[in-house]
Amino acid sequence: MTDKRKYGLGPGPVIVLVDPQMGENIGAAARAMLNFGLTGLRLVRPRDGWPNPKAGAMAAGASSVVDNARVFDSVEDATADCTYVLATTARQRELYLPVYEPEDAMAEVKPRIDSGQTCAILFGGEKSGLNTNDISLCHGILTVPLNPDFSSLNLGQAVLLAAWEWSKVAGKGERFDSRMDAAEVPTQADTDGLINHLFAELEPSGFFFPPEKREVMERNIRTTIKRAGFTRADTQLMRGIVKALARGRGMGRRGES
Ligand SMILES: C[S@@+](CC[C@H](N)C(=O)[O-])C[C@H]1O[C@@H](n2cnc3c(N)ncnc32)[C@H](O)[C@@H]1O
Repeated sequence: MTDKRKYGLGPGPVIVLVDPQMGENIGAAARAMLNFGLTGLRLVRPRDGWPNPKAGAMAAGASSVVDNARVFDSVEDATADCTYVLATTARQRELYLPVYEPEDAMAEVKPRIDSGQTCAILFGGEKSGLNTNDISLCHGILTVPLNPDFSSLNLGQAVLLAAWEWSKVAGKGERFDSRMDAAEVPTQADTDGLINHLFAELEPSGFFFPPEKREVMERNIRTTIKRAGFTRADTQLMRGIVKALARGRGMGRRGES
């Protein structure tokens, strides 16, 4: 273990800020990240556009993190290459996803990073935080337990706490887990490909009924699949199953070229 590793200066989770509003908070998040050796910053729909000079000013010596930030139009795009994504929120949500305190969350992230996977931690914007649909794209929820009567952290401070927690496990040596071989674990793009394929075939079958329940039904399907722990091969198998079922009974693979 090198000193750099001890302070988190190895690979670490990417930080994704979704709908951030104030450049100052983006800069504060970047500064907190670099303090603990995190450098991968992704922004989804920053309100005031990008680049934002207020972010660079607030980041002080961490302007490299700001300068290298990547901007995306959606959470799906920002996390497509990730195999494991945690959503941060102070509020309880109606979703069946595991909820972790920061230390336990980082214990989940660490072996995945050590096996070469790309992991992300999502933070919501100042006004309304992450929406439930965005959280349903994730594998789990990270909540910092605070005063229940005043539990919402400032965005930059929330990033600081997560980065600090990461730095504590980053220095603990590598933790490999054979179930988490990077080549076997599906990326969000693999899993979302399966989910969207399923939705596309369920639609004409009339499954989404009544129509007003569709959003909740989609969220439940998404979180069920995220929780299942599929390998990449499993997602391909499931897509084959969906395709075969959609083709119809008794058709088998006949007629396929
Ligand atoms: C200012 S807060 C958003 C507050 C927003 N009004 C809400 O109700 O969610 C900005 C972000 O910081 C993170 N955050 C704030 N407090 C948190 C907590 N106690 N645990 C985990 N994340 C938190 C979340 O990502 C949140 O979306």
